[in-house]
Amino acid sequence: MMMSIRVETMLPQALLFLALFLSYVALLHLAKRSKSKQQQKGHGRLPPSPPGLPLIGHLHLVGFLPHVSLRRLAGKYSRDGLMLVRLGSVPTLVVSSRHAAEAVMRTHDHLLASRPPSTVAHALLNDSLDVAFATYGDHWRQAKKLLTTHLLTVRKVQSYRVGREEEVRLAMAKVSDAAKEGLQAVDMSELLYAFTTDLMCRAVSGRFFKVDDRSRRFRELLDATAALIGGFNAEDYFPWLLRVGVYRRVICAKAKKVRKRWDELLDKVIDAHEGKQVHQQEPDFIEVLLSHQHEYGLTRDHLKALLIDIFFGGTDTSYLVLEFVMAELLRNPQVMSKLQDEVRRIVHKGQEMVTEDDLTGMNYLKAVIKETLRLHPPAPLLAPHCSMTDVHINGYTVPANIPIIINAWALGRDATVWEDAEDFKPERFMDTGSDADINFKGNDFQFVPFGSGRRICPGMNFSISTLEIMLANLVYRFNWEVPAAKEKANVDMTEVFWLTVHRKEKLLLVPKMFFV
Ligand code: HEM
Repeated sequence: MMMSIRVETMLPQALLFLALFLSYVALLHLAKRSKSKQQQKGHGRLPPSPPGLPLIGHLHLVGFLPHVSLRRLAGKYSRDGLMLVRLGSVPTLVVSSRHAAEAVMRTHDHLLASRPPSTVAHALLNDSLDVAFATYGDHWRQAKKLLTTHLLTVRKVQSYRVGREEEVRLAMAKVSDAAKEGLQAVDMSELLYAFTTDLMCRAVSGRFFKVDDRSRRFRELLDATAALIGGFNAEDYFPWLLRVGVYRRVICAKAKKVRKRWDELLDKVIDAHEGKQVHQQEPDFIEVLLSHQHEYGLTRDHLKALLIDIFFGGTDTSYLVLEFVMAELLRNPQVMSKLQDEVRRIVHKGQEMVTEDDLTGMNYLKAVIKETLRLHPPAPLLAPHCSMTDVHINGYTVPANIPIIINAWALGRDATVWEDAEDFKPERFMDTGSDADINFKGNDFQFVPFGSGRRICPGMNFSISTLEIMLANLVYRFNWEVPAAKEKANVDMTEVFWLTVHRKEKLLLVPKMFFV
């Protein structure tokens, strides 16, 4: 989406584009500027902005880690948590305080819950027939209702339990083998990514993804999609480029190529479901969607766009949280041992693995996951919202049709709200802790890793169930060490911003069997 900047490619490409259009856009820019000044007069007071440059605005200030640089800029220039930056030629509202986030995602949510246009997403998702990229309106409302009332309800999520436990068992067997062989280190990044994608494949299409190595092909496609949507898309910052026919055609052709690959894969899987070759005990996502196809007037293209959303929204995010949680536990051994004490106390000794029944009393485990989501929300800037009309917040005017970035990462580390904001302290969320009542369900605007309001993530229950069962099992049967070559305190936490925030380094850890 709009703020998804692939670090490695951003600067060189931005410079190239600058060089290309600097000369002949200058006039266009001047004309635009005088027009926008006239518009501003009609708008009233705009939120404050840092000093910017002609043409690129504040793009050069955004840098490799936008969530970090936008927080720094907001600390200096924003008022009441609001700041207006110009990314290329696109004015963009940046929200960095709890109250401003509440104003955007609760008070004025009905006017600010659209999405900015994205040519790439539009071409990839059959004219944005999905949920995540769809603009606010009837299509989005219906599609979201379908997900929240039929696919991802608490009851449905519980019904996927067997599949979840089976995928955890398979992942634990791999760790077990590594521990028995005395391997130097397990590539946890790879293990956790495979776990979340396999789990999602199973939930979406039951056993069909186990056929023909589809799971691997699906992973390749996810990477291609992330590169496409998460890359530096110059037209998001200089929309006038889309008026250049050749440019537009190249962009769309790239997206359609990836879409063709999705089509090939998803058509086969949907065909197999329609042919009813297999009846499963618990209907998978595709079966559920097909059973509501007529009621919701879903075409094949709708179905595929929704499935891409679910795959895309559901895999990278959960895997990143698991990776960050393990990294934090290795950096904070006292938290690790407290967590292991809890899990090993509750689960019967010698039991092969932790089951979902055992999770009920694991309050510290839940606090550890919350603390990880606070410090490392996988989508630190959520997904960009878009204003549908002029909106007035705290005496400032937010103009119509501009993207809105909510810096969830900055909110989670706001030192005026959180005690020891930068420290990893799950205790804050325990009964007697300073933030015992704070949750990520969208009512506490300092803590919004899943967003809030109309656009809140519909996969929250699904992902929390995944995170809890996997984390409990990782710490139950194994003790973990960093490889001998690295020091404990030095688990590298450097981040890279792509579509989501990744750790720069792969996480390599050595498992030791706690019991056989
Ligand atoms: C730890 C796991 C996850 C995190 C942190 C996460 C986070 C988010 C965030 C920040 C948004 C955007 C909210 C906004 O625009 O304000 C979002 C939207 C969305 N997520 Fe998730 N997500 C996770 C897992 C999932 C899963 C498992 C699924 C599906 C099974 C999913 C499906 C979606 C969809 C379809 C949207 C678009 C909602 C809309 O535009 O109305 N997510 N998610």
